[in-house]
Amino acid sequence: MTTPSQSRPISPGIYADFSHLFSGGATAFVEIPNGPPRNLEAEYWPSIDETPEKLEEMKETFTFTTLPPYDPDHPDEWPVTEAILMGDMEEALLAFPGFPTSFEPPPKKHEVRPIPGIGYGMFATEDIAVGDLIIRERPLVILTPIAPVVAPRLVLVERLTDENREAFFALHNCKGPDLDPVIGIINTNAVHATLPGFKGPCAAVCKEISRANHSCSPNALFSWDIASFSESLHAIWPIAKGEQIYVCYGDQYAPRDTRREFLLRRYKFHCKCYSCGLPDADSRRSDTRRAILEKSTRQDAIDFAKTYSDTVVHKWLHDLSAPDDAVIKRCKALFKMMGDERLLGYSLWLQYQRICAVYCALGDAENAREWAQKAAAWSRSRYHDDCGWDAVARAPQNTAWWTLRVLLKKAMNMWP
Ligand SMILES: C[S@@+](CC[C@H](N)C(=O)[O-])C[C@H]1O[C@@H](n2cnc3c(N)ncnc32)[C@H](O)[C@@H]1O
Repeated sequence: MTTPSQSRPISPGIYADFSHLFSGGATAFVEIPNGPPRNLEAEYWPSIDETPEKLEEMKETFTFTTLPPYDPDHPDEWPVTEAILMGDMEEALLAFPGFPTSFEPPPKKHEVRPIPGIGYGMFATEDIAVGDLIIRERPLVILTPIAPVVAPRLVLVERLTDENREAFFALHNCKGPDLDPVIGIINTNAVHATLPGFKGPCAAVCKEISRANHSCSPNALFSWDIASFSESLHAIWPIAKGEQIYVCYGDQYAPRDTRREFLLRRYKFHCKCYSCGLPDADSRRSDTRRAILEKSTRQDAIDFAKTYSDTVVHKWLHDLSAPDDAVIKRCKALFKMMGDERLLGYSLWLQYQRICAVYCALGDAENAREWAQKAAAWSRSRYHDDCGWDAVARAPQNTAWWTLRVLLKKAMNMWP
């Protein structure tokens, strides 16, 4: 049996070093998730480099495609989405692992209803918890941003079923009569999506999800899943029955004036959300909080990406003179700021894995479990999966981090 020493580097090898913490291999080892789920990150998709030359070339190669391909086992899932793809995109999509995966739309938790002066919006018809799936649907159309400019867009809408064409033209168009209505509707309603074979963002226009209005403190988040070819909306804050479901259209960390200018220019409305409606002095404080949230959580993620490990928590683990709650305090201050601003920071997975590891290292199962549960709910809303957090919540004492700090301090006679 080895004794943990203060100088031993904490690395993935730690799992072998601390195997004595588990009962002779009989206990299932649980890993605290480390980093965002890699296979869901864009860098793992086959992708071409969109140099200007390549883009020029791609413009010549657009094709109209109905997706997903017809499947006799799921005839009701076809035809759904009309796509304009370019270059090798169709080939890359057909080769994408799992495409096209079927899915059951979740039970309805919302309704779309009119709002005076705003058109329509989405409202919760029951209480919705953080991480809950609100709606999942296949888009009416999906395309690269350059497609509507170079491809005959009327062909796109002619290919839609009568029902979907009607749904498409019923969507809001904030761009006015000077712009082609098809482009106006796409530009007003496009939700972010990504497709293999194209590096940049793509635009998905959805029948229901595109009805979600904007708030600078959104309570829901879009997420796109290539395999099921579906756009989802998950709750990121609790949403009470009757409340409106909001997403954020622009850069939520930008100062109020920048956000307002963007929303007016791009979506033609004056944002009156809580944060935009604050008196000037409070608004400056809100801008500062947003800047801190952006900087601190993004910087954490940048640092993490350099070594794929969390130096903050490793440094704390080894620095026995540091207060035991130093990292917890830091994380909680950030989470409090997020609560005050009703805005989530970047790379929340890092804050969750950090605070959970710390509670495990201190042998605090109750708090470790609570934060693992929060991480699981958040992961579901972001990645459609608990990403391993449910297992941590079930058995924090089976992680490699369990009581590490306690053991290190005991070895140095520093634990009471
Ligand atoms: C994607 S659509 C959202 C659904 C739209 N309200 C409808 O009636 O279908 C975007 C448009 O909705 C309106 N909108 C969205 N959020 C808003 C808000 N917070 N206040 C006022 N109008 C908003 C703007 O006209 C914007 O161009």
